[in-house]
Amino acid sequence: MSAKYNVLLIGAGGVGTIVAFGIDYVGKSSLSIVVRRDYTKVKDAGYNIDSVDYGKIEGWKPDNIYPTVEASAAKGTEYDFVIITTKNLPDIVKVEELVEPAVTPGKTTIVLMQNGFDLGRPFFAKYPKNVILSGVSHIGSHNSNGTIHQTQKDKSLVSYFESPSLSKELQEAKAKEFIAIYANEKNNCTYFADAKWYRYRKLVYNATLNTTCALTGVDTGRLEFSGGLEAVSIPAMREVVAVAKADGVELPDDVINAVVHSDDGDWFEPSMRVDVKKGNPIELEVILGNLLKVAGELGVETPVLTVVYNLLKVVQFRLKENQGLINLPKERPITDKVYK
Ligand SMILES: NC(=O)C1=CN([C@@H]2O[C@H](COP(=O)(O)OP(=O)(O)OC[C@H]3O[C@@H](n4cnc5c(N)ncnc54)[C@H](OP(=O)(O)O)[C@@H]3O)[C@@H](O)[C@H]2O)C=CC1
Ligand SMILES: CC(C)(CO)C(=O)C(=O)O
Repeated sequence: MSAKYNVLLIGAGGVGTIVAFGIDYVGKSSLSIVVRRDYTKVKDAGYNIDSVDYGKIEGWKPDNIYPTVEASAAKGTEYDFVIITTKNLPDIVKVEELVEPAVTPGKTTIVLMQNGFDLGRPFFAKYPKNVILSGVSHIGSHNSNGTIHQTQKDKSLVSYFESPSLSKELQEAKAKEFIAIYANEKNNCTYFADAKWYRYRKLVYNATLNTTCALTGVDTGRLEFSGGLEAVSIPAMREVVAVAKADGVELPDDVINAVVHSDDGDWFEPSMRVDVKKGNPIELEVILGNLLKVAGELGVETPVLTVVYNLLKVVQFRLKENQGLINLPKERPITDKVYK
């Protein structure tokens, strides 16, 4: 069968590799991926994958592997879909700028398979003629020393971030077209009409459990048995629900209970906790910063989330400094600020 779609995936980590493998498995696309740090290794030997959905695979490779987004665009390929599965770290790299070489105005559909909130906004300004899709993934998958370990099944919900300049019909059709190249009998990828609702629903987990586990260095089970869940994370969840309500999004009455029980039986480490453990920067701004901005605009009190955010800003500072993204002088500068 000749491939119908040109697809580029940027960021082949825990989530991206499984998404790429799923698209390859369906077989409707000519699939290219951008691999940064591990480019040479992956180009030579492919990926080893240990997946609850697909089993053990050795040496998997897509059709094309590129070291940069620029290289993926060098041959002039016009991509139908560009899927972004990097971490979303606007305080380091703006993803809307990262993808630019691979985006054809009016043609390429951009899929943001990332955690976070209000991710579509910077794309509408830069790509007014392109459809921007939201992919919310409920997977547990991490890259450990070059092997992808997928321990939780791939369930994803695809919607469109509603662009002010495109018709709903076109955006919905593109969302469904993306599902058609990715959904297969091993995964669970479905259409969900309301991106904003689902992003708030996901934040009840990510803004509260990812953050407190990242701060304290435990998994969600240990968070529960230490008392941190009830003392910090659940009050934080109530604040997310309150912001959603003030923003016109009614989450179900049992949402907190459902979120807490979603990890039952697992000593599960949310992705932000894994990032801190690996010494990588965290998605603080898109998971918590954007939410607190909206809370401020709507006048909703968020005392717990605000403290968690400010503590994590310190953690982010440390992570960035360790990666050479912040350089401080040897001698500590003295400021003349007066504190009371
Ligand atoms: N992991 C999980 O279980 C879940 C994750 N998510 C979300 O999915 C998204 C992806 O997370 P995850 O897969 O865990 O992240 P990983 O850190 O495992 O993977 C991100 C990948 O993106 C690559 N990357 C980053 N910047 C660039 C760049 N400029 N060019 C090319 N490649 C780049 C990284 O490469 P390099 O090695 O070079 O840094 C890395 O391979 C995040 O938004 C996360 O919150 C959602 C649900 C669950
Ligand atoms: C909720 C979860 C665990 C995905 O299922 C996640 O989004 C993460 O680890 O960041």
